[in-house]
Amino acid sequence: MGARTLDGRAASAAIKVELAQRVAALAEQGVTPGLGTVLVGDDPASHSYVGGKHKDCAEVGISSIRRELPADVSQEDLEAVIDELNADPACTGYIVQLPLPGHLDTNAILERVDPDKDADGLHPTNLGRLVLNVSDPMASPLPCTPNGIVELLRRHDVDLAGRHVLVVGRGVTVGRPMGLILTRREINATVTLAHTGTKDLDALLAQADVVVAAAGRPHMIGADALKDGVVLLDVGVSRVEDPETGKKRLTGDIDPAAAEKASWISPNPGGVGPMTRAMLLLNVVEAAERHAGAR
Ligand SMILES: Nc1nc2c(c(=O)[nH]1)N[C@@H](CN(C=O)c1ccc(C(=O)N[C@@H](CCC(=O)O)C(=O)O)cc1)CN2
Repeated sequence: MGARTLDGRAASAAIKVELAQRVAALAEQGVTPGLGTVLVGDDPASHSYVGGKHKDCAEVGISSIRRELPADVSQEDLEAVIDELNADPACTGYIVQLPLPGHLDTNAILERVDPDKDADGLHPTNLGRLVLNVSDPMASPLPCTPNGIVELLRRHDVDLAGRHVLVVGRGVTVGRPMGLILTRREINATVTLAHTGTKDLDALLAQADVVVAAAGRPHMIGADALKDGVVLLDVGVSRVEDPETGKKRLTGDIDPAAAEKASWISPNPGGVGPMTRAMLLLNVVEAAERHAGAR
């Protein structure tokens, strides 16, 4: 039997319908959620991701605020834009598209975002609440990709309790928060976090019931080392040249041949990416609901 598909496009479409209803309920209270994006530089992928975020917002009734800055913007000028969004009542949540150019201090920027408007869940206060295991989803936002992975599995009835999840990649947007979310009592998975310093990845892959591949290295997870029935989540996005057409195309961290061992696999594109976008919308709507409740 072949692997079943963890269909992120279908799940995100369903979530958007649910969120549009919540946005309509907010409108009745006179609240319009507004997502701000801060985009620095001209990386085509970042432009495309930000464009997708605003398209999603339009679909569910969230208004859009865009700030685009040149690649050589100074730390001071970027911080001024952050301060402006923190003060703008029309902007109920916002993100700074990552990665930022190397001359900028990313941590200082993330820390300057008002934690109540942090739509990415990457402010130290919100990451700290995750570490402290504040489990009320209305208390603070969760990082979008790991939350999207958990939601994708939940919507396909894939239970993680007692299962061994191997997360490959220790980045702040996926790997590190992923481990914290998966080990929450209500999910109850056992997590191993592997990274570029891991010595024998194949030995860990052989023990894993679930693999979250978020290293950004094309096809690094092949079929050989995997257990039969493994659940595979492919987060990595790399642009590689297609040897037949010579054109650039997107590819993930998981070799398509690995599907032969899997019980479930997320396609890439069409799996985790759309869930990342849906969870961003969720964070924006929840921030607006918190704000409406506090008025
Ligand atoms: N501030 C943030 N920056 C970045 C994040 C993030 O969550 N917050 N994550 C990634 C990029 N990202 C969102 O920003 C993102 C990446 C991919 C997708 C997606 O839907 N991918 C599609 C394919 C896209 C394509 O065809 O080009 C898919 O998987 O189907 C959404 C969001 C780094 N930066």
